This record gives sequence, structure tokens and C-alpha cells, in this order.
Amino acid sequence: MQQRRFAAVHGGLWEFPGGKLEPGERPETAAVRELEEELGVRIDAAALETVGFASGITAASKDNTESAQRPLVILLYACRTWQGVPDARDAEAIAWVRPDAIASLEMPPLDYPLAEALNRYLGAYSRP
Ligand SMILES: Nc1nc2c([nH]c(=O)n2[C@@H]2O[C@H](COP(=O)(O)OP(=O)(O)OP(=O)(O)O)[C@@H](O)[C@H]2O)c(=O)[nH]1
Repeated sequence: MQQRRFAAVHGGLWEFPGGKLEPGERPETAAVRELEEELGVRIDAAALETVGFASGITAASKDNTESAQRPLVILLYACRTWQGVPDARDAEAIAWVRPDAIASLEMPPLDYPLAEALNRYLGAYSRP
């Protein structure tokens, strides 16, 4: 998990690493790019496992430059293999958190249903 910059929208809250798609970009490509930019780790898009998604409305931007709140969909992937050591390149801090403890962190609203989806996914994965 990573802690958003204090000056950002949702500053100080913890979130799953990731970020917005660029125009025309596939979600898996964006995940590979964002993990390199934010954590300095290299992953293979083929290693991504689809966990789930959460949808809602964006938070108002801090400087109010974004007048309208827009629909927001966040996709969550699992990735069990990577190269490099995660480093907080774009965050106040990063931490490994046990899946069942993620919901105890202070997070932006959509990360709670994402954490639930992750726990459901991991529960199904570990059942024989
Ligand atoms: N993780 C998360 N992000 C949310 C939620 N609601 C919401 O508006 N957001 C916004 O969705 C955006 C997440 O994308 P991001 O991480 O790429 O955006 P950013 O503002 O940090 O920077 P960037 O666009 O320069 O990369 C942020 O602006 C964040 O505030 C939410 O519930 N969870």
C-alpha cells in the first residue's frame, strides 16, 4: 500500500499503487507503467490477475480546477512476481500490509470495496 502525498487530493490516505489511464492506453499497460513510476518495480502485463473493480464519483480536486465530479472506476489487479525492490518514489510512504488488515488503514472511499474484493479473491484462491 502507499500513502498519498500530504498535498494531494486524499493527502495522507493509503491506497493501492496505480493511477489513471493515458488516452488510448490499456489498463494492464497503465498498471505496468504506474508501478514502474511509483514503486520502481518492473512487472509483466501477462502476470496480472484480475481481482475486481470499484466504481463511484471522483473527489473534488484540491484547487477546485475540476468543477464537475466525474464517474470513476478503479480496476484492481494482483501481481505475484516482479523485478526490483519497491521504493516510495511518488508517495509519502509505502508498506506491505496483510490483506485482512488493509481495511484498517485510512483510505479514500473506493479502496475499501477494493480491499474487500481482494480478500474475496484471495479466499477463493486458497480454497482447494
Ligand atoms: N484510490 C482512490 N482514488 C480516488 C478515489 N476517489 C477519487 O476521486 N480518487 C482520485 O483518483 C485519482 C487517482 O489517480 P492517480 O493516483 O493517478 O492521480 P494523482 O492525482 O495521484 O496524480 P496523477 O494524475 O498526477 O498521477 C486521484 O486524483 C484520486 O484522488 C478513491 O476512492 N480511491
